[in-house]
Order: sequence, then structure tokens, then C-alpha cells
Amino acid sequence: MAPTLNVKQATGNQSSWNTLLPDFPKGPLSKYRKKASFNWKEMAMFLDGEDIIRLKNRIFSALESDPFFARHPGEELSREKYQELTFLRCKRLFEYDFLTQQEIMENPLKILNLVICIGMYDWSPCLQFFLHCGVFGGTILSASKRFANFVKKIYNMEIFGCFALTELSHGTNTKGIRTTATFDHNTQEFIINSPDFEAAKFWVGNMGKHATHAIVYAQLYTPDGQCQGLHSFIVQIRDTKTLLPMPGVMVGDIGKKIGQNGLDNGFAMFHNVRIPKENILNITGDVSPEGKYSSSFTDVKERFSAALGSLSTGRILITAVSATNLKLALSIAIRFSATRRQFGPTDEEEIPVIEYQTQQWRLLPYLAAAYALDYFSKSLFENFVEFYAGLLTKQKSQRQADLGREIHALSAASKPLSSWTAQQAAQECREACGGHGYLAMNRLGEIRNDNDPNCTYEGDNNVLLQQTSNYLMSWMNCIRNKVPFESPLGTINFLQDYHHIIGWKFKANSVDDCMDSSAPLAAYKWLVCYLLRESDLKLRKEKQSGHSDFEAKNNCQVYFCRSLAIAFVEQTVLQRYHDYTHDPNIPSTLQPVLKNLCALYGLWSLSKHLAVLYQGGYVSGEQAGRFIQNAILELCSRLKDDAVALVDVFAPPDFILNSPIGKASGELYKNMWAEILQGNKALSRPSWWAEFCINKPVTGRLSSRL
Ligand SMILES: CCCCCCCCCCCCCCCC(=O)SCCNC(=O)CCNC(=O)[C@H](O)C(C)(C)COP(=O)(O)OP(=O)(O)OC[C@H]1O[C@@H](n2cnc3c(N)ncnc32)[C@H](O)[C@@H]1OP(=O)(O)O
Ligand SMILES: Cc1cc2nc3c(=O)[nH]c(=O)nc-3n(C[C@H](O)[C@H](O)[C@H](O)COP(=O)(O)OP(=O)(O)OC[C@H]3O[C@@H](n4cnc5c(N)ncnc54)[C@H](O)[C@@H]3O)c2cc1C
Repeated sequence: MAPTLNVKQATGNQSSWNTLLPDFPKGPLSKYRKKASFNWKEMAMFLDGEDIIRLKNRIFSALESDPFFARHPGEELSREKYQELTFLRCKRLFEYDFLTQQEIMENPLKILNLVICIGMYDWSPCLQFFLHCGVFGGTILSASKRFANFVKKIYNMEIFGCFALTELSHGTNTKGIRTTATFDHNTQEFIINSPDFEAAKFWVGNMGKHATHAIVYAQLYTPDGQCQGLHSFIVQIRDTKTLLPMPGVMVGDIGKKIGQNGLDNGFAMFHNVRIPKENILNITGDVSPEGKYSSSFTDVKERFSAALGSLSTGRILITAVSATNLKLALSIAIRFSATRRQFGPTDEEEIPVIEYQTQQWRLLPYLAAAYALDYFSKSLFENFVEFYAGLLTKQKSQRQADLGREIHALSAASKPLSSWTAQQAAQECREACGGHGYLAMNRLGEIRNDNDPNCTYEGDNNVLLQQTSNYLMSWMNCIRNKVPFESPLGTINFLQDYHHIIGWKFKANSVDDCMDSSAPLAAYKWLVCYLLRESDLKLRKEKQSGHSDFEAKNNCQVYFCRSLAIAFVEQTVLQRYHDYTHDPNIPSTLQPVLKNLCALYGLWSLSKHLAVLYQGGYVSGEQAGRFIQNAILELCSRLKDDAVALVDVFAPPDFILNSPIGKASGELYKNMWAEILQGNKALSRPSWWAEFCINKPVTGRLSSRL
């Protein structure tokens, strides 16, 4: 499948690059910048294009000159203050209104870049804003024209929204949601109820303190007592003038989290809350004034899929959000590693820690992953735009349905891949910066903790992977019976060659043979076919041995279906990035480094599956594994001198990155020292000084006298 993002030519010339992308200050990083094999400005212009760079500059400079977004080094905000500040910042985002509808229509990638830019500053205001405009607003927008009035109120902040699916006792298992919406045809209203506190809506972003309206998922009951399944409803939870709860609603904040504490996550219980009939989001079904249920989906399963369709948007966005965290963490760790010196070949000369093979091997594969996942998330977003356009125009074609299934399968695995990669990278980057990585001011802890829920929300990673493996396994009948098949995005088309691919063997005879991404790509195609075969065999065996479908599926996850979903998505990411980096239109000045990144990403990801590659007989002998390992090390060493320039391409301005050890000047110690001394209490005597100086303990006073 050809990449969906077109290879763009770098626009403008050296002087326009300089206007849009000013030089970095001279300093300790200059040495590595000079060593780079390519011009970082050309790369940035090539990857993003002039229009997106202008947008990024506009957003970054607006935030930097706005007092509401000022950084206050050394200041420790209480959670309440942080929530207040987050809300004030969110309001400013309304005032900036960075993108017009027209701009978004012309280039939908701009909305993704807006999310990324604001998130790079701080995820709390970013998520608050987009949960309201994107998740709440987007779901309502795609439901039906009858919500036009609501939509207006959303975008001028007359109301503030949240998305309430999860309950205290059910999250991933959406079929287990227990909130009810019972239609009362006498009053033409739905009555919303939480059967008990375990069915309270829980974890809902924006609900804790300020949301006035919620999209509430509930089991719909018609007057005949029939449960029609999961549907969503707009429910007012607070008064828009007082922010006090509406009658029958108990709403509150769930408390401090591990990260994202500017965001108020909340709970809500409903006691006979009446909402107008029109407030059902009639995406999958509706109720007539007499209380008769109707749906354009005759199949209950299809109706359920459609009811949860909007979750794919979040999963795609989270793929990009996580790739952004990867970039932030790497910008800090690589700049640090190029300036931090420890040990050296002689006592006189200490070398930057990036010169160590271990440091390169720990960081550079993540750098390659950042480039590959960034590309993938944007291309998947573009696929989604096509799907969303179909949704808005109420397309009912087979292609639209197939596209929805494929995007669901891809996003259900790309979210896990990207969020886990970022999570592991954030920790590795933290350790790669030694003790300084642990200092909160350097931001790696915040990045790690704010990234963490990406592994859980919008569906737990491990459970979501099952959706992808289910999708892949669903093609097994066609494969067995050699019936031709294809998908709208073509991501499973290679499986038509399954019977041929399953016989492939690793062909490399030297390290050189592994240096292009085509080598890991071929291995991945075999791996997916092999894991598909093994998972299918295992499932059939489990069923033959008398296990129920539920048990059989459950017993096939570890080493089988779970690995299959991961291998498939890694293969897909690699395939797209391979096609992109090998496009003949890539400028010759940039292609070598991009190809190295692609090969490194492919080999490094593949190396985690080496045991299975041996187990299944794709590779054999000691040499094959060594070739792969040596190729990884060779690529790390080739990329080492490009690493600083590669993070310069995506690192946001210092103000946004907000990490003294990650600043573009590379003046590691000066920057840290300055910030430490700005801490408002760094040099002051503690308020409790007398506890030491005056109130001395009487040693042994509390020891047992028995
Ligand atoms: C533009 C600006 C935007 C702004 C963007 C903001 C920024 C981005 C940051 C976000 C910030 C997040 C803030 C947290 C917001 C929450 O966290 S909201 C709560 C999210 N909750 C979840 O995601 C719940 C996770 N669980 C589920 O989605 C589903 O129940 C499961 C696990 C996928 C399926 O469970 P199940 O009961 O086993 O159902 P299952 O039999 O597998 O499914 C039935 C059928 O439906 C299909 N299906 C299920 N889901 C789907 C779907 N989504 N699509 C299509 N088909 C589906 C299945 O594939 C299956 O089809 P077949 O295989 O039978 O053909
Ligand atoms: C910061 C944050 C913000 C959130 N915001 C929102 C929001 O705005 N709106 C909203 O509705 N929700 C929100 N959520 C809730 C979120 O969507 C859920 O937490 C998520 O879907 C996971 O569900 P759960 O917590 O019930 O986990 P559980 O399903 O209870 O999972 C617990 C463990 O069991 C495992 N497990 C569960 N089922 C299976 C299975 N079938 N096979 C194997 N293992 C299984 C999981 O892998 C996991 O490790 C938020 C959560 C967080 C952390």
C-alpha cells in the first residue's frame, strides 16, 4: 500500500528556511550540529511543509508571549490552583481560535498539529480543550443536524462538555455498562438512572469540577421494558450559571492522579434525571414519540460497533499524542547526552555520553521509532479523515463499513504500540540523563506520568490488541479457502500471499544485507503469517478440547494473538515508513538518514521477536541473529552524529520544552544552575528551622519502659 501522506518537496530556499526556523544559539551542541549529514531546516521543511511550520510558530509564539502560559520555575502549585490555571489556559485557547473551519477543511492535519503543539506545552489544558471540542463536540457534530444549536454553544463555550462512558465497576467491558435511560412516552423524556454507586460514571475528564454537559452512555429501555443496548445521550449535569449540580445529579472530583493533574476527572450518579427525547444521540438508533425503537442497523453487533465508533478518533489521536511524548523525551535526553561528559579514553579527556555504544543503543532506536510513529500517526489520521467524511455524509457503502473495521483494527493496535513505546522511552530517557533526569524541573517525570494513561484510556492496551487479532483472524477462512480479499487501506492485502510467505526464510548473508528496511520488512511479513497460523491452530485446538469460545479465546492470547496484533501493527508502521523513505522524490540530501532511521526502527523492533523467528524456523544458525544485532549497532553508530540534528527537527522551542537540560543551547549546567537559583525557596531557611535549632529531641523518651 502506498503511503497516504504524499512526499512533499521542501518549499522555499535557504533564506526562507532561516526566516521560519531561526538558528540555534552557539554552544556545546554546535559540535554535533556541524557533524550532521543533513540540514535540519531542510528536513523540517520537507517533513512538515511551510504551512504547518507557520502554524506551529504561530501557536508557540502566542503561548510564549501570553502571561497565562508563563512558566514559573520553582513554583509548586496546589492541585486546585493547577486546575484553575488549566481552565484559564483552556479559555485562552478559545480566545486564540488558532484554526478556522476553512483552514481545517483545507488541511485537516492542522488540527492534529494544533493538538500536538498545545500538548507539547502541557497535556492538561490540551486534553481539557479537545475533550470538550473534539470528543464531546465531535461526537455530537457527527450524530445529526438536529444538534446544530448545541454545536454553537460548544464552540463559544456557553456549555462545557465531557464524555462519560466508563463507570466505577466497568470500563473496558462496555457491554457491562449499567446506567439506564428509560423512555417515558407520557412526557417525551428519557429518565437517566445509576442503579447503584458501582454504576456511577467514573474517570470522566472535565467532569470533576466544571463540565456542564455530558455525553452519557446508557442502556436504552423502551416502554415495553425491552433493553435496546448501549446508546448515548446528552445530559446536563451542572447549571451553566452557577456550576452547581442539576437536580438528581451527584457529581464530584475523583482525586489526585499520577499525572495530568490540571485536568479534573470526575464521577457522577443520576437519580431520575429527566432529559428531553431529542437528547438521544441518534447515531445508531432512535425512539418514536410512541416509544417504538428504530435503528438503521438490523444487526445488533453492527449497532454496537457503530455506538463505539467515535472511540477510534481518540485512539488515533493518542497514537500521535504518544509519538509527541516520545519526541519530547528524546529532545531532552539526546541534547543532554551530547553535552554530558563522563569518563574518557584518557584522564585528561572526558567524552560526551552519547559516544558510548550503550547510550546510543538505548536512545537511538527510540529516535527512529519517533520518526516512524510520527509518520504513521499522521497517515492514519489522514485515513480517518476519509472515514469521518463518509460518516458526516451518512455513507452506507460497503467500503465505508470496511474502512471503519480496518481503522478500528489499526488504531486498536497503534495506540498500544505508540503509548508503550513512549512509556518505555520516557523511562529510558529519564535514566539516560542520570540523576538530572530525576529532577522534576527537567520534565522527564512529567512526560512519563502524563503519557502513562495513554496506555489505559480509550481502551486498555492489552484488551484493545484483541480487537486487532480478532480482525486478522477473521480473514483466516478466506486464506484457507484461497478466496481473494482486500481491505480499503490494503494493510492486510499481503496475507493473500500467505501460503507463499509462510515458506520464506531469512536471506541475509552479511550485516550489509540487513542494512535496508526491506530485510526486517520481509521478516515481519513472515512473522505475521506465522503467528496467524499458530493462533488459528491454537484456537481450533482449544475449541476441540471442549473449551467454550470465551475460554478458548482467552487461552490463545499470550504468545499467540497478542503477539500477532503487535507484529501486525509493527509491520504496518514499518511498511508505510519504508514506502515513504524509499520514495524516489525524497531529496537526495535527506534520503540516506531517513533510510537509516527506517532500517533501525525495523531491525530494533524485529529483534524483540528473535526467539519466535528462530522458533518458527525463519532464521537459523548463530550468524543470522548476529547480523541483525550488528546491523542495529552499525546503524546506531551511523546515526549518532545525526542525532542532535534529528531532534532539532522536531524539538519545540525552549519555552515549550521547558527543560533546562534539554535547551537548544546545550549549556546544560548554566541552564540548570539558573533555574535552581530561581526556585523561590532554594536559598531560604526552612520555616520549621526551630524544630532543629531549638526543640531538640530527648533521646529515648518514647522507648518502652516495660
Ligand atoms: C479532532 C480532534 C479530536 C480530539 C481528540 C482529543 C485528543 C485525544 C486524547 C484523548 C484523551 C482521552 C481521554 C479518555 C477518554 C476515554 O477514555 S473515554 C472511555 C473509553 N472507553 C473505552 O475505550 C472502552 C474500551 N472498550 C471497548 O471499546 C469495547 O468494548 C471493546 C473492548 C473494543 C470490545 O468489547 P467486546 O464487548 O468484547 O466486543 P466485541 O465482541 O469485540 O465487539 C463487537 C464488534 O464491535 C466491533 N467494534 C468495537 N469497537 C469498535 C469501534 N470503535 N469501531 C468499529 N468497530 C468496533 C468489534 O470489532 C466487533 O466486531 P466483529 O469482530 O464482531 O466484526
Ligand atoms: C487519566 C484517565 C482519563 C480517563 N478519562 C475518561 C473519560 O473522559 N471518559 C471515560 O468514559 N473514561 C475515561 N477513562 C477511563 C478509561 O477509559 C478506562 O480506565 C479504560 O477504558 C480501561 O478500563 P478499566 O479502567 O475498567 O480497566 P479494566 O477493564 O478493569 O482493566 C483492568 C485490567 O484487566 C485487564 N483485562 C480486562 N479485561 C480483560 C480481558 N478480556 N482479557 C485480558 N485482560 C483483561 C486489563 O488489561 C487491565 O490490565 C479515563 C481513564 C484515565 C486513567
